[in-house]
Amino acid sequence: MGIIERIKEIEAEMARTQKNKATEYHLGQLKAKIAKLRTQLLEPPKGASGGGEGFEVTKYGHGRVALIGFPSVGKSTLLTMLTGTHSEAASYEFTTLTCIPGVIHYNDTKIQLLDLPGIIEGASEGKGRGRQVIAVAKSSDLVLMVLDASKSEGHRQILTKELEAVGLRLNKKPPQIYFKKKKTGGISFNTTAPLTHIDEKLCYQILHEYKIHNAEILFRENATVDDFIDVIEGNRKYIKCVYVYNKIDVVGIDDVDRLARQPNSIVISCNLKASYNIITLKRSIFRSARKSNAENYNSLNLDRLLARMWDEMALVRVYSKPQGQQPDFDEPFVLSSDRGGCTVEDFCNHVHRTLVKDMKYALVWGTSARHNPQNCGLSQHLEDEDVVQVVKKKERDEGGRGRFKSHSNAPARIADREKKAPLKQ
Ligand SMILES: Nc1nc2c(ncn2[C@@H]2O[C@H](COP(=O)(O)OP(=O)(O)OP(=O)(O)O)[C@@H](O)[C@H]2O)c(=O)[nH]1
Ligand SMILES: [K+]
Ligand SMILES: [Mg+2]
Repeated sequence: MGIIERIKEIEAEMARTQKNKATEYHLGQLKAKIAKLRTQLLEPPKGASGGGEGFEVTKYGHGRVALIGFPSVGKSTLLTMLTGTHSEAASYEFTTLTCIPGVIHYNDTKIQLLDLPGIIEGASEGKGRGRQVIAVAKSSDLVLMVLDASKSEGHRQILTKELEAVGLRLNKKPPQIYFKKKKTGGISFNTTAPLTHIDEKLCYQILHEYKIHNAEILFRENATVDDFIDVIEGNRKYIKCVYVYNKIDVVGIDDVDRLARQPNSIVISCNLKASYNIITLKRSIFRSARKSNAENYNSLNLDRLLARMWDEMALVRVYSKPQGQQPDFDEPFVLSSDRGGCTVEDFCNHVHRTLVKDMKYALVWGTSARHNPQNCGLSQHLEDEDVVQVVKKKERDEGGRGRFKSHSNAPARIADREKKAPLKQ
């Protein structure tokens, strides 16, 4: 029997089994069995080199965003609109057969957007190009799950399940469980939070399934069986996802309103050929009613989609101020707390590999500073639009000059932000 059939069989057994106190141990064990089989499924077949061509696209810019969705929901149309890179769009399914990269220029940063072939139910088991598409999603900092507002709402769950089946976890935090395999000593089990979904015995049973007999476990939150299995498997990828409902030009106002209120969701239309009245009505619901970028794109709400994407990526722009000079506000150093981190040390490493060694201290202007400028060490945490001057050993700083001249609008944004949230002294 193949791995997929075995998974299906266990799933069927789980569906047959009533959920109660008496069966919870058995169900937990079955969950662990499925998780193990899914991991096996992800391993490339022995002897084969890779198992099918992947989409090799070089990372570019300050972050990567993948467009994932069923066929013909408008992924390629969206890529073309947001990046200017043409990706073939047509009314038939599977128009796109490979990965097409484009670049979004936003807030002085560059974000790589990837158009991908449509995926269908069963993608995680290798249907269509599902596995390759999901592999690209895994390599991204953010997934935009594109959905057709006029189609079944079940599509969102189906796709989420497909992504979860291969170890992606959307909009979730890693479980607060400490787990360490040991060579000897048996199992040490501790909790700092009351557990209502799992108990010690069930943990032992799951560990037994994995043939783990020596380990240290500490539950720091009321985690579930699935959380525990995720921690044991250890190969999960926690990734943010925004659900993008496209084609709202073809659905009624009530549907638009309801979809817009779903968690982590945004509604858009790449196509404004619908009647003017509907569009003005719909615009009045959303703030993009004003003449905005969306108008230039001849589409609805794309400016808010971009702003949302930017927020989710949580990029931190840091402007470097050379001694005795103005900062260059057109060329931020872009840090990310997901990748690397956002401290003065991370900033230094971005600028030059020897800078950490040469630094005496740093002067920091911005929201992360208690006063402007603040004298900081390497561990100082930086925030978006901070200005940093690294004072090297054998160099004198020039003291607190607060304002910067520039042609860029970053200083205005910084001043604006200070007005809204005055800096603490
Ligand atoms: N009404 C309407 N049609 C749209 C919208 N966006 C895209 N379309 C149309 O939907 C069809 C499919 O668009 P594509 O961009 O090819 O969709 P896709 O998701 O890339 O499709 P595959 O590559 O086949 O997976 C095209 O005919 C588009 O013109 C929209 O906002 N509203
Ligand atoms: K299509
Ligand atoms: Mg396409």
